Amino acid sequence: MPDIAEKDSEISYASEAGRFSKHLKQSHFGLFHHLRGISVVHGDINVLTPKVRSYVEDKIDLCQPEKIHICDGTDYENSSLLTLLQKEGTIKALPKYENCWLARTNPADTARVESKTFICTEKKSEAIPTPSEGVKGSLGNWMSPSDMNKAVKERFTGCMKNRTMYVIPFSMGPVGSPLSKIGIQLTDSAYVVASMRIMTRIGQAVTKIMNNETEFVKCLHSVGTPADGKMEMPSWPCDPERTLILHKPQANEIVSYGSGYGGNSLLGKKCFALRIGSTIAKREGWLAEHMLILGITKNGKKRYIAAAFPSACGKTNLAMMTPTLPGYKVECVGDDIAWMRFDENGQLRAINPEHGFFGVAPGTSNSSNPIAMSTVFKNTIFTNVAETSDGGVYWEGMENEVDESVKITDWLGKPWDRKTSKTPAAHPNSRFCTPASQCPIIDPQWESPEGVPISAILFGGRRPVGVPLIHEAKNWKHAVFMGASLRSEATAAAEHKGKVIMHDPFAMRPFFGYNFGQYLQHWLSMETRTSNLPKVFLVNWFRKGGDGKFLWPGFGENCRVLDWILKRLDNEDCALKTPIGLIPKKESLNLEGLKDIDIDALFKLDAEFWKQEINAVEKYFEEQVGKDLPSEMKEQCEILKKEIDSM
Ligand SMILES: Nc1nc2c(ncn2[C@@H]2O[C@H](COP(=O)(O)OP(=O)(O)OP(=O)(O)O)[C@@H](O)[C@H]2O)c(=O)[nH]1
Ligand SMILES: O=C([O-])CC(=O)C(=O)O
Ligand SMILES: [Mn+2]
Repeated sequence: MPDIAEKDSEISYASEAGRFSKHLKQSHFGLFHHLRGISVVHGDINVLTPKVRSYVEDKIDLCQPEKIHICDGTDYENSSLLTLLQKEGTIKALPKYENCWLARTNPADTARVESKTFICTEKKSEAIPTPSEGVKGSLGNWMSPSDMNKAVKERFTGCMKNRTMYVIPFSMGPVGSPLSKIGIQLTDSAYVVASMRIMTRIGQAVTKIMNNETEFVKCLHSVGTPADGKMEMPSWPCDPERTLILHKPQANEIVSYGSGYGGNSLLGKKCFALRIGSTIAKREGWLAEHMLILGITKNGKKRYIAAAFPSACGKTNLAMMTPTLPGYKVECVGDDIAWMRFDENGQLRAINPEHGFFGVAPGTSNSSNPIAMSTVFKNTIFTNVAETSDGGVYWEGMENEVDESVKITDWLGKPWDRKTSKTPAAHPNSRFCTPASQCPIIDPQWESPEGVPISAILFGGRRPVGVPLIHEAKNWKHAVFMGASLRSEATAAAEHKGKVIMHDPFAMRPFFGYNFGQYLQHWLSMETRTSNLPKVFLVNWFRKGGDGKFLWPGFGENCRVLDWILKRLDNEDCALKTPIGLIPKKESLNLEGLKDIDIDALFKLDAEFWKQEINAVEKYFEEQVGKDLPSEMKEQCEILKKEIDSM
């Protein structure tokens, strides 16, 4: 006699191909407790569609886990995983707050590893542009499918022995929205499950809407084991030497090995929503971008703005800002990723595919980002921040928020002293992983299935010299050029050392899923899709004066720059033409109540600097993008050079 559950499953898939019910009959005994002979210790395999199940079975054969856990996303599941993680020493409770946890990683696994991230396509030119002879490409890494298969086999064969394989069904974007996409992540890390639960929508809500026609992105992840079998830090298993993050756009497939950290392991984020996402977006005619989305209301009129800044350059802070000018309200839709498309009326609409914030901790304080501070002290996993003797957290920037008498333990677990310690208490790339719904200014439309209408797009980066506080693009081609020529100081979000100025086109350099030349073509083609293109601006909060200090106070004061943008959206005559674009006319940037602002220094345009800048960009295009560069970008270089010569 088949039991009740088996009957149910036959009913729910009755209308589908015979394959599944045949499968049911073949594995009649112990149906609900085994998959490929491996015991299923949690969850119901019948919620998986036949296609998902066959993907899972393939990877069970490869990874040979001891147990299978199918995630349902329930609170019960979450608390048992947190208990397990505590027992294994991966996380510890932070009793000062409600349901907050501290994870310390292996010090060799603290950021994304761009040098070990690859796009796998048949032809190299599909994935990356061809650099000039003798030049090392910096717009992504390519691997052939056969090398990928070899690398995967080497690393994944038996990699989950004695471990549990977690199966996480997840949705990027509101469950069931026409703009959303589904993924299945397999992982051997309970930390990853607990984090994916915050960052995406997981479990039953997702499996409920899947049928065997439902497409999904295949995401395989293992923290790995070093080749010699020696695990340096058993509480944070990883294999930094052999870490690899691979993407096969053609098969909608991601394979990540060796790292448990953020963008390397929470595969919905950079791997899916940006790298695979950008390739799907190209095919389907939309955009997957490294952008925050915010709503801003002035005098009852609301507009939405998207902004692309490189990693650790201010997206979370702008998305949650508290405007200092009276009469303004900012609300947050997302802080890292935007999926955008033109609707049938030619209006650009954006959704935030994520469900949480994986935000940079250092620099976050009640003075810089009070909204983040009132978001993160419940239901949050902190990684690599410092710990206080009263069961709380600490990082650089919290100097005024923690009493002097409280003792601090740094991210490595060592005693740390404010006065004498020479290293930072928190790792510069330490992060909070927190539910977006807890943000007190989360936008009422943040889960709207059709997305919010975007009126303006900002690009920005860390430019200590030369680049003004804000300038506006002259037209769409110039706007695409602005994105393409974006440069910024390196940060701790990836493995780059020092504060060198790097090219980071569209703040997407680490995240392109296909050839950057074609990406530019795709952006240029948006002009043919609508007569209602958003206005585009470039901002720089990070210009420094002769004393090495920031010229602009930033954070909540950035609303003054947004205010000028709103005026431009209302077609106010408040812009002055310059060779590089439009800047605010005198008095049009509201500085009321601000003291000691050197406005001339903030907007000074130095002909020598801009000559060098445009030469550097032109050289970069030539060497890095070569024949893949759309002719429009060369034309923009020529136009700018001429204009700058007349400065
Ligand atoms: N001076 C100055 N610093 C800022 C400003 N906005 C953000 N920062 C600092 O920049 C760092 C990173 O900012 P985030 O907002 O977390 O960066 P992000 O772009 O969201 O980064 P990812 O999550 O890595 O993509 C923090 O230390 C902030 O304190 C600003 O307006 N002025
Ligand atoms: O990917 C990560 O680890 C965090 C992030 O948002 C970025 O680096 O842009
Ligand atoms: Mn990011």
